Amino acid sequence: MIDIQGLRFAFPGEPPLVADWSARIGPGITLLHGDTGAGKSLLLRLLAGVQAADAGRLQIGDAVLADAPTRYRAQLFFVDPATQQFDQMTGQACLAQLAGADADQALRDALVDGFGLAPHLEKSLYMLSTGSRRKVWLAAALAGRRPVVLLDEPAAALDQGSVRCLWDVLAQIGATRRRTVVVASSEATTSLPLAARIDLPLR
Ligand SMILES: Nc1ncnc2c1ncn2[C@@H]1O[C@H](COP(=O)(O)OP(=O)(O)OP(=O)(O)O)[C@@H](O)[C@H]1O
Repeated sequence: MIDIQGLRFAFPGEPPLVADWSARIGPGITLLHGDTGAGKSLLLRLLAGVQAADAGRLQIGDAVLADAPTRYRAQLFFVDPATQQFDQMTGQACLAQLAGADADQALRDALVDGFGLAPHLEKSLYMLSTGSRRKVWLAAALAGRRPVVLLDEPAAALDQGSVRCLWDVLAQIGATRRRTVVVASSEATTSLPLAARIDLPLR
């Protein structure tokens, strides 16, 4: 559960992209929908605590971002799709680090198989295609045990077989509602069982 109170953000000189927004994002899959440029990536970055808001309070479990940022961030999975942070790591090492020692190894193996990742895991991330890099992060997000997962356009740059695998695993996670998954997408219709939907812009 992410508890959001009075969230506000504006780029300097621009109208706010998020203006005094309060919401609760609960277990299951929440679709964060909006056109290109509506602010989906920005909102995920705010929720992840990697972009500072102008105002507002964010809480996951008993961790309030402003009071306990490390504990707040430890409860969520978020990788900025544009990051170069992991470029020097092998796919294997990146997957292991991001998924965590307590990851679901059976699900990890199923995702590596379903994404066709096995031939790429020994390569450094900078050598991988955009889609393969995303697959490493997605496998870590889904096989890991973080209670909150924030995914930015997860199907972007993925081949059809991988998209099917991704939707299948997300559908299972959505059905059990044990984790809170936010999927940002400009595609309104997905076959996922949604717990909620948030439409941008929020102002
Ligand atoms: N540094 C910045 N200064 C001013 N405006 C910015 C800055 N960075 C992003 N924006 C604007 O903020 C808005 C939200 O961007 P964001 O990337 O969150 O949108 P999005 O919904 O994720 O779009 P996309 O689907 O294209 O990724 C866009 O209109 C973008 O042009």
